[in-house]
Amino acid sequence: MALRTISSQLAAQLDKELMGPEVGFTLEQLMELAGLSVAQAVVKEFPYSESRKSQVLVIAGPGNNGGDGLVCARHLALSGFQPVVYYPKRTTKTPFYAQLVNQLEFFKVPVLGAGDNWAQYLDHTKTLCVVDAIFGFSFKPPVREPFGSILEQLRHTQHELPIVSVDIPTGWDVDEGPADSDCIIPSVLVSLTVPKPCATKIDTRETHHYVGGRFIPRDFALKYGFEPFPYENLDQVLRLH
Ligand SMILES: NC(=O)C1=CN([C@@H]2O[C@H](COP(=O)(O)OP(=O)(O)OC[C@H]3O[C@@H](n4cnc5c(N)ncnc54)[C@H](O)[C@@H]3O)[C@@H](O)[C@H]2O)[C@H](O)CC1
Ligand SMILES: [K+]
Repeated sequence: MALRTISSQLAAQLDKELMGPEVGFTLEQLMELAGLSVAQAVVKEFPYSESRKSQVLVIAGPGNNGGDGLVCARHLALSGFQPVVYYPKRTTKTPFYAQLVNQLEFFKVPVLGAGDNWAQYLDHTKTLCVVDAIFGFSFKPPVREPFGSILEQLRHTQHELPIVSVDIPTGWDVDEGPADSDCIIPSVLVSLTVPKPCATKIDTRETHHYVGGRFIPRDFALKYGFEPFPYENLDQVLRLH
């Protein structure tokens, strides 16, 4: 069956409607569910076991994709993993992001900032995977620093250290897919609400694809032109392929 997708423009419109006066979700609610979905995809792909390494590096960008990463790290800590967060460009747009960081400190999750030695965690003998929560559907190329250098390092380690991308593989054009051969290739993509067109460009032999962000009713999905996804029970993610 063809992959159901909506454009970046429609995704932004859908988001706005969910958080608009008629529906009334708050960003905080949606982000909590989005981050929980990503954590659940990580747990499904790399099940926790006391005898295995359990360190996960979460790289959080300056927008809401980064916020999803901060929430994901908290849920991973609750599931027995040892997340480490690298958050080089903290947003002060709302106090909410600082609250998410406080919650991570409450869970004793290290949160590294600009200038900290984050690259030490790119060691596949110690780290299970990297969660790419750098940019989502509002990314406009080209990538600005420090994120260009971060992506370059991830590209060099991606064959040993799998990348789990949140909503969009960072650096890919949301509608067109990877702009050039320098783009990262995630091992797992977790599309939120509904995949964006770039998801049709993944090679299913190297990238497992999940949908998460389970927060809309059937008729709302149909209004935006896609069939709802058949999640099971209370699962927060559904593996598409
Ligand atoms: N309904 C849902 O599915 C929900 C999804 N969520 C997540 O939110 C992101 C979209 O968030 P948004 O804040 O609109 O944008 P981004 O995080 O993608 O990035 C904006 C951020 O990045 C900066 N930026 C943009 N382009 C560049 C560039 N070339 N170089 C450097 N910096 C750049 C920009 O200035 C902003 O600061 C979506 O994908 C989901 O992951 C929500 O969590 C909840 C609902
Ligand atoms: K991302």
